[in-house]
Amino acid sequence: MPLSQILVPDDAGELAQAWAQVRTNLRESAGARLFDQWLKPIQLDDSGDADRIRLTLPSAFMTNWVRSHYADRLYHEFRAILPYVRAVAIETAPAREAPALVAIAPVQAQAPIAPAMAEPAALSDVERPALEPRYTFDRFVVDQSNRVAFNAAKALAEPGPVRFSPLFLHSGTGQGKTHLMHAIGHFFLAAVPGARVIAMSAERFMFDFVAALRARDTFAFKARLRSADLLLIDDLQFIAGKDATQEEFFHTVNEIMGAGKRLVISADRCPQALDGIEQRIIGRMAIGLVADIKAPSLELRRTILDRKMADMADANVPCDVLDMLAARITGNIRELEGALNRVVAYGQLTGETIDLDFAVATLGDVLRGSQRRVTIDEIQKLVSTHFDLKPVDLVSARRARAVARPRQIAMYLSKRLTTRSLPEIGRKFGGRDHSTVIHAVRRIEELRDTDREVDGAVRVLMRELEG
Ligand SMILES: Nc1ncnc2c1ncn2[C@@H]1O[C@H](COP(=O)(O)OP(=O)(O)OP(=O)(O)O)[C@@H](O)[C@H]1O
Repeated sequence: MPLSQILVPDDAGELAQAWAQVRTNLRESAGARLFDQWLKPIQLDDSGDADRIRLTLPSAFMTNWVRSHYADRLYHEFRAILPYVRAVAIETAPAREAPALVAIAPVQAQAPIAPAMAEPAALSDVERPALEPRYTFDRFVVDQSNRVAFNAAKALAEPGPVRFSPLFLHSGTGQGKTHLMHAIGHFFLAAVPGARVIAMSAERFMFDFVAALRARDTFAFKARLRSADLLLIDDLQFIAGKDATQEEFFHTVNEIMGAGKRLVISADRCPQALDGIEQRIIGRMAIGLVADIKAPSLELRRTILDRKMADMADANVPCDVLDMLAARITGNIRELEGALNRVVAYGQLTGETIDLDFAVATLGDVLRGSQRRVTIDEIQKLVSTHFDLKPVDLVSARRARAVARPRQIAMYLSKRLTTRSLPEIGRKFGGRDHSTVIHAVRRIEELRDTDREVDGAVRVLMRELEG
């Protein structure tokens, strides 16, 4: 991964540094002319919440242009650096004009770089779907947690008669819904060149609709959406309680389904649990196929890291660091990827070798925040049961191999799965010295490469502790 795409900010000027990096990336990709005219005037307003970035422009015209061409791209750029960002609002600076609509960019792909300047309305005619290039079926790692959703997505993306529609995908945050939706878009476009594919978040749907209402021109908006061969609407929950938007959304859904076109909707929960969404919309969702993506298993998380490493030819991250990240960042794959990026970037910036201590020091807060609270007591209990020992054996002075090896495994797991220091771990194992813990950790690391039985036991135990 090129270093220019990653930033490891310190706490103080984190946002300002991220913004500087985003501008650099935009200048590189957009070219000087486009950048100077449309993007350079953007100002960062850092007075708001850390996870909702606010950008301002000097005029409503510029705001509209940047929103329609760069909202997704800006959001995507910020998220690559600050994974906790939830929204990017693009507004007109209040000094010049009353605040314009707040455009909140969704978890979406980058918009294509417009080759030339034109009025926003004219550009929307040549709009291409904003699909993130990385989000393809090939790059989606499949296991039992997401297989049904993956197969359903592939089936819907196949050209030919539409077998079911809509496809409704739901999962917790950062678990691959947007990835699958964009993969459908890529696949369908490759199979049916020239097809009209539209990808947007429900929030974007709302802002575009409200903007059309304000401009007293909803015709173009309706016509654009209803002409889609494949319509992908992400994060439906965002229009909960928005009656006018839901009314329009309902008609759009009806038109698309009535015309036998493909429709994919995602949300953070199943249709029946979507509070604030009209029953008639929920009813439509249930007509097609509803598929959920479950929390990623340890194996899945680990494989995703391996895939990412394959893309980062110049990065050297040892297996035990990848194991640790997969074990400790459990729910959200976006966070998992962000953590790996951060470790790699920090390694490159400091020139230090990446090892476990380095990764833990770099990620401190991230790990503490996402860690499931595994305790050393739990580890000792589980390891002793696994090896048919008593917990007291692990803290005893017995040196017999049948006890010593499980003890080393328990120490290794304590180091890997808790934030306890080496001396603390030593104390919990019958008052042993921290050098004994280091020795145990190293020994188990070696054995995991050479002894399948030990490696197998460690994997089973980790999975159980992880839940
Ligand atoms: N099974 C998977 N294989 C490979 N990468 C994945 C997988 N699942 C998720 N990811 C990656 O994790 C990141 C977050 O995924 P994505 O944005 O699709 O999640 P989401 O469920 O749409 O999140 P949100 O609810 O916040 O919109 C993306 O970079 C995506 O490529």
